[in-house]
Amino acid sequence: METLRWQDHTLYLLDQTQLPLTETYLTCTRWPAVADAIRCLAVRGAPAIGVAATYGAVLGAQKIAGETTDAAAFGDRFLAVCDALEGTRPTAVNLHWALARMRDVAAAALKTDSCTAVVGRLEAEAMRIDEADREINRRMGQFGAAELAQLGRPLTILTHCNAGALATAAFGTALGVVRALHAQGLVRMVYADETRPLLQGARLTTTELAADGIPVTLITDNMAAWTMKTKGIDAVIVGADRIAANGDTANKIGTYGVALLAAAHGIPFYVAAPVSTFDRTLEDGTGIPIEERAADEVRQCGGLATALPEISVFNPAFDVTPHEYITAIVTEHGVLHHPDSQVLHEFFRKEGI
Ligand SMILES: CSC[C@H]1O[C@H](OP(=O)(O)O)[C@H](O)[C@@H]1O
Repeated sequence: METLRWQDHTLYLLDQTQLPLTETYLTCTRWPAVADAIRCLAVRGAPAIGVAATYGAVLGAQKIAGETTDAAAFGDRFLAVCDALEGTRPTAVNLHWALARMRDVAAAALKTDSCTAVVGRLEAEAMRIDEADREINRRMGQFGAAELAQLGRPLTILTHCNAGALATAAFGTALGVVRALHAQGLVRMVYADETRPLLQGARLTTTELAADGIPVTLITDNMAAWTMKTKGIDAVIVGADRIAANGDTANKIGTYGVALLAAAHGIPFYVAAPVSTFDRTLEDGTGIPIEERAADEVRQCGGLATALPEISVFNPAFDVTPHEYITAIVTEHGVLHHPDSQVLHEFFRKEGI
């Protein structure tokens, strides 16, 4: 099972809305199909939607190059495709920087190359972004495992949502750390929040970890506090969709509550995210756009969509955890402890990023 595959100028996307019952792939030959897949969470997870969007942009470029040889016309139409793909979901910053790279490649190539040649350069850039994500996640996994191994015993971990291979091109961010720990025999149990309303934890995290032979126990979101109190949780680790310059972190709705619970129980709370998830244009988390989704996603369980059609629903897909509640952020360049503006500024300066 792979999140996505680019082959013969076609993007194959694992349709995650059908998991775990059915493993089926969407065959995307046109960019709108990729936009729809991102919008309905057939492909989801900050890195995965960034990679998928770049291949969607290549599909758009392929079509445009088949219809015009005029560089200006190509450029205008390609920007419109990138804008449409970027408008599919607002919170995950990966979608935005990945498409910015595609726009930059197109703008530079159009100065000298034919439209057909520009498509080739765009495809090469998308493949670079795809391959880089796979390598970054493995490096991040090693840094995270080295950090958590210092707790000195096989670990009982709690995680929220799915920040696994299914949220990335491969291997995962938070679950990449879990995989690296498991490879060292350092995972006693992973408690996975089901993660209402779309159940990424119940449907995806349990499936991923069980498939890799990693011990996993499913809990409902409202069990997290009692699980922390009674099951000896050693650490919480989650992914991220966007991290502000002071370390405030946007992640799946419910993450903020888990961070508060971890603090109340004296449990370290880790975020695993590549440096590309940092948005240093934002001073703090108040500027992070929070996606709100359809009411029926909340009402879908228990027949509520039928029983309570007129009840108003609040359905933010993400929340923001203040950096004060984050023990450390694990990246592919190392671990940022007690993140704040100064720690992040010094980290980026030292790493030359
Ligand atoms: C490694 S990023 C995964 C991140 O994305 C998820 O959101 P969604 O399933 O809506 O794309 C969730 O916030 C995960 O932590």
